[in-house]
Amino acid sequence: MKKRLIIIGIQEDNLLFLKNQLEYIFGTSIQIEGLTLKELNSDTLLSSDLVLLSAMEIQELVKPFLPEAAISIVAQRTENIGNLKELIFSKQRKNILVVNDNYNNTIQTLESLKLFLPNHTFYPYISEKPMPDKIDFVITPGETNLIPKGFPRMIDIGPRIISLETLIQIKQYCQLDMKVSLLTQLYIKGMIYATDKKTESLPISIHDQNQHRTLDSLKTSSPSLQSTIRIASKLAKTPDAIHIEGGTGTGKQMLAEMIHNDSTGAALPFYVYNCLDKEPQLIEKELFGSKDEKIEGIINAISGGTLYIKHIDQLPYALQGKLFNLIESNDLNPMKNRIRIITSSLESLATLFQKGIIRTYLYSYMSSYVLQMPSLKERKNDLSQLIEAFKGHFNRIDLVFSTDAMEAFYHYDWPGNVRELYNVISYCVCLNTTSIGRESLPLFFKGNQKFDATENTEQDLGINEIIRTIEKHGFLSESISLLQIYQKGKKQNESYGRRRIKQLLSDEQYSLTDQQLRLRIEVLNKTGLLNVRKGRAGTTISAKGEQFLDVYQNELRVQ
Ligand SMILES: Nc1ncnc2c1ncn2[C@@H]1O[C@H](COP(=O)(O)OP(=O)(O)OP(=O)(O)O)[C@@H](O)[C@H]1O
Repeated sequence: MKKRLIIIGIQEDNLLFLKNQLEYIFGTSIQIEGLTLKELNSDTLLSSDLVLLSAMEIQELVKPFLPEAAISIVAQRTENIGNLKELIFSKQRKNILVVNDNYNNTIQTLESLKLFLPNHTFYPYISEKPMPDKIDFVITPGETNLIPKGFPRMIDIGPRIISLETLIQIKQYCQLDMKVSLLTQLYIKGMIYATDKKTESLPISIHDQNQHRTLDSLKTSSPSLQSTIRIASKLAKTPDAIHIEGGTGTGKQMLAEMIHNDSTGAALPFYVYNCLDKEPQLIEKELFGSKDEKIEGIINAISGGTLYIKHIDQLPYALQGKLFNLIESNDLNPMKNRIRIITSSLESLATLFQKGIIRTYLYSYMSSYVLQMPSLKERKNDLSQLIEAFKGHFNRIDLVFSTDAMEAFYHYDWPGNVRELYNVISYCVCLNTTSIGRESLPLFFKGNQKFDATENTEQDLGINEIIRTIEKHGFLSESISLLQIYQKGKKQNESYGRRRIKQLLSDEQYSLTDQQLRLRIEVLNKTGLLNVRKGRAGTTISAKGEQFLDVYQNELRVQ
């Protein structure tokens, strides 16, 4: 019997990436499934499973769900050198800046890169420290948004892959008749494959993440979500196509899976197809097939079940007709093994129609079967209940959120909706403490407090956005010092040139190159905290900058 390998991780994207790597190497010789921590419950894992943990940190969290006889191993991960070819073969010594999301990870990445590329010189990117003036390349494992501007050559090596040692362990546990030399070959080819595909999902996936969840398990105090659930329960029993609209991470796919689980075809598969960022020709080939290339296409290949098509607005105009025909023919031919179509979009179907993105006949048909997923901002009363559910999923009901932490949650807008909440709770779970105060939360939560009372000011100042933008570049503390210097200058009626600013910053222990200073000033100018003018007028702190400093010094930093 095929061995079942369950990979467990925190983030869906990362999990999918690892699953793709393993599927590429082991093909169908092992049954590979990915599960986020959140999806674990007492009967998800079987004693015959081989459980692969994506990181050491989650070991304790998984333990309670692990049957005694199940074997678990922590995946060793390594940098993917698949697209470092240019540097591996370069005879000239290059200066390489390594950028990662925090100091420890930066050093770790740098050390492993040194092993692969011993002939080059590496520098960690630390925002407070000066950068060498000549950098030939910047390398990052997926953190492209943290790279300071102005570097011509950047290599994104993507997330870390599973090491060869771990792959050999898997081969042994699963007793696969596969030579290590073949495994090594596939591992190396897989690196190139992984860098080409990054976290892109397979054309279609069969999902079992919400396998056991039905609509009656979705509890909410939001009237609009209650109404969605009511209509969904009725539609679930029909074969009709359904459209679900709502922001990112609101739970559209979860709702689609629940509808599937409540339908008469619940025992059949639930397929997911994502139209996002795909060329029209590729979508046509993948969904409807190609006679010339003898590709059958998903719609012809599957028989029965639910096909969930994400980002329907990215389905080319011409193909909307084909999809409409499919929906219609399904209706007309009840003898055929029906496929229930559920589509989704971030914008409302009506808006998409008004913008001319969705064709009239598809809109006229689908508009009778539209379900809306409200944003988390519109259903903040569900926050406590969702947090409790996530604590339960992480098996951390001991975790206590202080009143001010909860208040910060209530005042936050949650642009990433339930997915973002889940990520924040998983972050708190990893903090290694049972009581979470506001000071433990990411900084932008602290920023909400003061401006909550004066909504207009919040909109004008956008303090969360500013902090987030500056933090993304990793130089918040330097920016504060820079603003303080400009504020002092303003009080003394002095305007400082760049050289003087560099000198004053270095008195504060920040030694910056010209390029680093330019970048920081540019970001502060963009966020409206500085007014950058050419010529004698020079750069000055803006009123917004002073207001921001005031809040930061009095409200935020003291925490
Ligand atoms: N009410 C809920 N209870 C528990 N988990 C939820 C709830 N709503 C959403 N989630 C979880 O939040 C995450 C995001 O949900 P989902 O993927 O369904 O969102 P989506 O709207 O389809 O997102 P996107 O459009 O960005 O793909 C999933 O892990 C899902 O299980």
